[in-house]
Amino acid sequence: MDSFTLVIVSALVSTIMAATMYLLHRASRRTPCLLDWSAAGLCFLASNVIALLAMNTKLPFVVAPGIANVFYISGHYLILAGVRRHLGLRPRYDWLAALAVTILLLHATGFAHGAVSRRLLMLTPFVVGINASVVWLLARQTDKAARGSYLPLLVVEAAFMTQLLLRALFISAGQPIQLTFLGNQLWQTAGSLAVLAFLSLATMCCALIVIRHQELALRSASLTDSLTGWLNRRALLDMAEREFQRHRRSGDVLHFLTFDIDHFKSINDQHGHAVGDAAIRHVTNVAAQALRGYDARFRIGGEEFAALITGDDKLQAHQVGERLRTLIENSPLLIDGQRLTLTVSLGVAACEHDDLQWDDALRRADQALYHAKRHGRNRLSVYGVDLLPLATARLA
Ligand SMILES: Nc1nc2c(ncn2[C@@H]2O[C@H](COP(=O)(O)OP(=O)(O)OP(=O)(O)O)[C@@H](O)[C@H]2O)c(=O)[nH]1
Repeated sequence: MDSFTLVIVSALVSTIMAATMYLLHRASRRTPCLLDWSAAGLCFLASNVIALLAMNTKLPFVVAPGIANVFYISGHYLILAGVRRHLGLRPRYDWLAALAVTILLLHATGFAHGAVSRRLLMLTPFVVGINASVVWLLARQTDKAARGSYLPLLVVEAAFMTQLLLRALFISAGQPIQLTFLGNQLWQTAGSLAVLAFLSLATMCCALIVIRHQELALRSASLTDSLTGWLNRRALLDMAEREFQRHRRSGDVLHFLTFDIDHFKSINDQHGHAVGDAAIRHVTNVAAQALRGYDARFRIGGEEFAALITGDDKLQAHQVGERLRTLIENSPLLIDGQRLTLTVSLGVAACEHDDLQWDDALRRADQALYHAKRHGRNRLSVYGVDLLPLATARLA
């Protein structure tokens, strides 16, 4: 295939990659990995521009193929840098600088001055190493929600790496291939088409990762209370339904624990709203220590909270509730050197087998909570123990 056309098309696709990544970054500045990927597009573009110049002008060896190859390898590395940054790792631009110097130095060796196929063999380990790092990093991700968005890039990097390895194997197997700089030989055309496909697909895959990441971040923000970091009432609707269905299938015990800060209005009135907010945060931080890691916790009102307690022991929810109450009572909030003791009242209720929906149990937990408020606060009331269902109470 005509190499001039291939280089022009590769330059165009590189420009599209650089522009797409940059514009996506402009739309949401919270994803800096897009800048790495935009820079990757620019590097691929630079390597193509040098190739185009080399078609019409005699360039020094250090520029073409030397610097052109540095840009090409840097493009691949910057995709890896963006993936690292996206996963919360340092992009390691120092490695990129070392890589660029190494590639340039390799072009000064006699080996690089030989046939084109030699330079192909010389560069293959670097590109394969970079591709393999991307594949390895993405394959290790365990976050179920995000994993699906990593798979396309993982496959594209693995496929590119495989075709490179196959080409290198074929060349090193001793087949005398007459590759020339920017030649039209079949292997060269196949390589250029592979780069073209790689650039187009990598652009889409990177965009997919970012779009999925932003969607997950938005979903998480819509389910999280910004003051405490606990889940909000909307999340409760979703999770409680799921847990309730599981409870009906498995027969496991499911309790609702609700609690509310005592005399909270007076904290606001005496110390101001900011201290009120600090008290809410303090109570949730302390409560989190009393709850078990897997107990889902929610802020369902101003100073009212709920937790879903699962397990096979009926007493577990009572023990967790009592531990939470004691811990909060014994962990005063420090304000300007003063200790402000906070207390909470709690209600506990279990889901019963004749419950038609989960909010029956939440309503009973709320009744138990108001029982605790009416009976002196800073206490735990258990529905069915401290207060009885109406029918039972009449009989008693
Ligand atoms: N600082 C702050 N106050 C809030 C927030 N949400 C609700 N409140 C206040 O919480 C107070 C709740 O007061 P009440 O429902 O009367 O209850 P209480 O004073 O805690 O009394 P008991 O629950 O009966 O012990 C109200 O004054 C609300 O304005 C919030 O996010 N921050």
